[in-house]
Amino acid sequence: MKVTVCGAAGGIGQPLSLLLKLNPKITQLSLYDVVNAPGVGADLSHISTPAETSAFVPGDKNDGLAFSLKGSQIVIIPAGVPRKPGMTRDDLFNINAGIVKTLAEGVAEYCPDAFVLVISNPVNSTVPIFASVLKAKGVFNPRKVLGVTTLDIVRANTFISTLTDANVSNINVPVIGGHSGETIVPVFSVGTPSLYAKLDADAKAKLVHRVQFGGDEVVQAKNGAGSATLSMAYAGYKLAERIIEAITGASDVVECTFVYLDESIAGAKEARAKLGGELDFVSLPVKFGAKGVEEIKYQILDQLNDEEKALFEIAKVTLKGNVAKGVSFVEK
Ligand SMILES: NC(=O)C1=CN([C@@H]2O[C@H](COP(=O)(O)OP(=O)(O)OC[C@H]3O[C@@H](n4cnc5c(N)ncnc54)[C@H](O)[C@@H]3O)[C@@H](O)[C@H]2O)C=CC1
Ligand SMILES: O=C([O-])CC(=O)C(=O)O
Repeated sequence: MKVTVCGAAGGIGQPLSLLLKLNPKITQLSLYDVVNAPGVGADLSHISTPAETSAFVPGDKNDGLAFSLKGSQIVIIPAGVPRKPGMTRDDLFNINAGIVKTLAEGVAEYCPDAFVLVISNPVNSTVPIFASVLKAKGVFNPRKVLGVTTLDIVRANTFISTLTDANVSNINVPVIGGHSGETIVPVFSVGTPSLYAKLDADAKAKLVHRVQFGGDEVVQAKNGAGSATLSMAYAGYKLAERIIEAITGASDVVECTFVYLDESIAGAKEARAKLGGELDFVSLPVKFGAKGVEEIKYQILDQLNDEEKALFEIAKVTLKGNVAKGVSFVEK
């Protein structure tokens, strides 16, 4: 099992690579960054776990990106700039779109069959960019190109457990839509119906708002030194770990992720119909198998309560624009 991290020397990349190094199912851990990857690689390589660590930068005598990607089954991408206070994720588009496009071209050439987990923001646009590049190169596999929205689920689980004094280990709140502000729709009514029922309307509204804008909390607290890195490394690792489980034979892997609703995937047609034919990409619970997304669990769209339905209608409008922006970046 070869896993590559692109952006491995960054705030997310380093702790994410550490968590991956600890997974005994990973035999090769490949680190790529435009700077400092060799140092991070040397450091991690001293850890006494099976994963063999290698590290690459561009212009290596070995052609860094090519060597880091070749043979990878999973590529995780936290490459790009993070927010500073006062910025939206969309403000990162101009820089990160180009970075993601270059990495997508690399994946298309060197490991088109890999699972790709895109962390770089704005996820609502960078995943469509990634998919469009692979499509243009004739190697897009909609079952394997995924936007990482897991941090929203992690936050939803943490925030409701703190509020209700419940054991967080037993909580799994689905979060659907996209990954920015109002496009993030936590579905507490399905994930934790009995805990959620304990809260009054005001507490519910505040909880939803906190999940939607949890990223801002960290950006403000870091005060110019970036955005969530440690919680994001945890969340990115969690999704990667579940995918590794699916690749190695687990049959019960269901996680929320941001995907292209390709009609060849079971449930995608139903999801599209329920979304009024308006969205090509959305985060929903999906079932993973060894070859990627096996099924889109569209049924959740029928289970939303009235508040969640209203939130989702708002999410759809912004999400549609974010997706179109990513697609047109590649078309141009
Ligand atoms: N999906 C999510 O839930 C979250 C996404 N993010 C996003 O993740 C991204 C990374 O955040 P941080 O790690 O905090 O930033 P960072 O600045 O600490 O690290 C980014 C790394 O990417 C590298 N990089 C830049 N261009 C590259 C290229 N062309 N190829 C390979 N590597 C390249 C940089 O050298 C740097 O080491 C940001 O866009 C941020 O907004 C952050 C938190 C949560
Ligand atoms: O807020 C940001 O810019 C980083 C991010 O996506 C998150 O923490 O959810």
